[in-house]
Formats: sequence, structure tokens, C-alpha cells
Amino acid sequence: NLCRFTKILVWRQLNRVSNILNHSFLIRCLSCQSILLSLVPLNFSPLWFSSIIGHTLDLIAVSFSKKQTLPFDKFIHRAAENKHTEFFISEDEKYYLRSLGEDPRKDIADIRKQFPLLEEDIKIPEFFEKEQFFSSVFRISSPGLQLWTHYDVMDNFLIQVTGKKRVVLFSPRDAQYLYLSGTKSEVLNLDNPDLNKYPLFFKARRFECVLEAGDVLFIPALWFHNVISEEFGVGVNVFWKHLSSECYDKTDTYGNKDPTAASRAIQILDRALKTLEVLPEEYRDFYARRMVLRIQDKAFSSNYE
Ligand SMILES: O=C(O)CCC(=O)C(=O)O
Ligand SMILES: [Fe+2]
Repeated sequence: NLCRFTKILVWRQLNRVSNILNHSFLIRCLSCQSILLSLVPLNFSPLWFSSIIGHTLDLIAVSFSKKQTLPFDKFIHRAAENKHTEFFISEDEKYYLRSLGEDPRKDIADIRKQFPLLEEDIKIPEFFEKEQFFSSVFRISSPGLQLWTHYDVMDNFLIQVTGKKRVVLFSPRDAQYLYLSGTKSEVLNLDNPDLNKYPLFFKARRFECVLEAGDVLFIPALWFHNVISEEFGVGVNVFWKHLSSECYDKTDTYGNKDPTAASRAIQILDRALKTLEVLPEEYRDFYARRMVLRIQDKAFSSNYE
């Protein structure tokens, strides 16, 4: 019955969107702000339902599972306007281009290959060896578009071609204050964070800059970044490998999958925590604390600026 109740709630929320068969949804809980993602709307699994019980749902984003396309010039026009006369879902919807490789699942974006007409215009700064190059990504965004705080695993030049964008950065050392869920922070509103829900967020030291046409920002691997386009913007970013090639996940096309050794270590840690589950709570707590101390002692760097 709880599931049925939640199902009705979900349907109420989804009714706001016309042809729901063609969409997938990004749903947020209004009280705890956690993101509850559903990819296939008509196939909500019992597991997904059990994960949303107790949350107050709000639909924050819709994407298309059935492909819908726009000619490039139309896309640019829509991305450049604040209010649309023609739109998919709402007159103030935002547009974002993040270029992909030929086969988006396997190939890696290289703006010079997918947009050969622009090739002559693209001069990638020569601060790394050719073999280290990973991808170059064309990025175009509507005014007001915000990308949530996340990290990537490659070094990165974010190159602004036109328009203005605000970038807020946090050191990897402040990960403990960012309420991470995978590579993303759950704190969505950086300027007015809910400190009841995210009490440690104020401890994160924020570095901020505004990029304008011609500016290039170096975003080191693992540094968190949050981007708001203050104007319609066109940019390119270049990811390159700072570690030796074999450290990276071979299936990574976006530059954001953790190095294989790190994901393996995290899996092993999850197994270790599972192993503790046979013990009563106070023992689990004690041994978990000992594990934390061991990690701090053996793996934390003391040489970190
Ligand atoms: O500026 C943007 O649109 C996204 C920047 C970003 O996340 C990146 O370059 O990794
Ligand atoms: Fe990024």
C-alpha cells in the first residue's frame, strides 16, 4: 500500500508533463533534497519505490528517452533566448550542448573531429604532451543554466569563447563537507545552502571566478566545480591525462570515472563494511572507527597544500 501511495504521488507529479512515455525524469525530494532518479518512467521497479518511500517528490528535470532532435541553428537560437516561443516542455526551459564522440557510448568527444569546420579555430594550449590528450568538448549553454558541483578525474582547461560564466571551485580536501553522492555534491544551492540539512557545508572553502570571452580556467583533476552561465555561452574544454594511461578506466568516455584502483578500493571497502554487519551495533561502530583511524594514519597525505 505504501508503494501504491507513492505511485499515485509520482503519477501526480508526472502529470505535469504531457507525453510521459517519451521522457525520463529527475526527481528531487523537497524535504531532504536528495535526487531520486528514474530512468524508465513506466518501469518503476519495486526497488525504486522502496527507495522513495518517505520522500516528498518534486520533478526537477525531464529528459527525453525517445530521441528528439533540433537542427543546430535552431538549438543555438533557443539556447540564446531567455523565453521561447517554440519549446519542448516550458517557455523558460534551458538548453545545454555537451558534445559527444561518434558513438556516444564508446567514442570520446573531440571537437575537431565532430565539428571539422571549427578545426582551424581550435588551438589547444600546449601545456601537456600529445599522448596525454583525452578529449575536447564543445559546450554551449543557455543563460541561467547551472551545472551541479562535481569532480572529473582528468586535468582540464575550461576555455570560454563567448559569454560569461561563474565557476565556484572546492578543493578535493573539502570533499567531507560537500555531501557527495558519487561524483556530485547534493548541495545544489551554493549561494543559499540549507545549513540545517548540510551543517558542514559552511566549512568548505570556496574559490570563485567569472570567466569571460578569452579566459581559460585550469581545473585540476578531482577539484570540485559548479558552473552557472550568467549569459548565453559558448566554450570548449580539454581534458588530459595527468596519470599514466593504465590508471584510467578504459570504458570512461566522459573523463569522470574514478581511476580503476580507486573504484576497486571503494568496492573492497564496501565489502569490509558488509563483513562488519554480523556484529552488534556498538562493535560495528568501534571497528568502523578503528578502520577510519587506520585509513587516516596510512593513507592521508601530510604533504598537501
Ligand atoms: O562550463 C561548463 O559548461 C561545464 C564545465 C565542466 O564541468 C568541465 O569542463 O568539466
Ligand atoms: Fe566538469
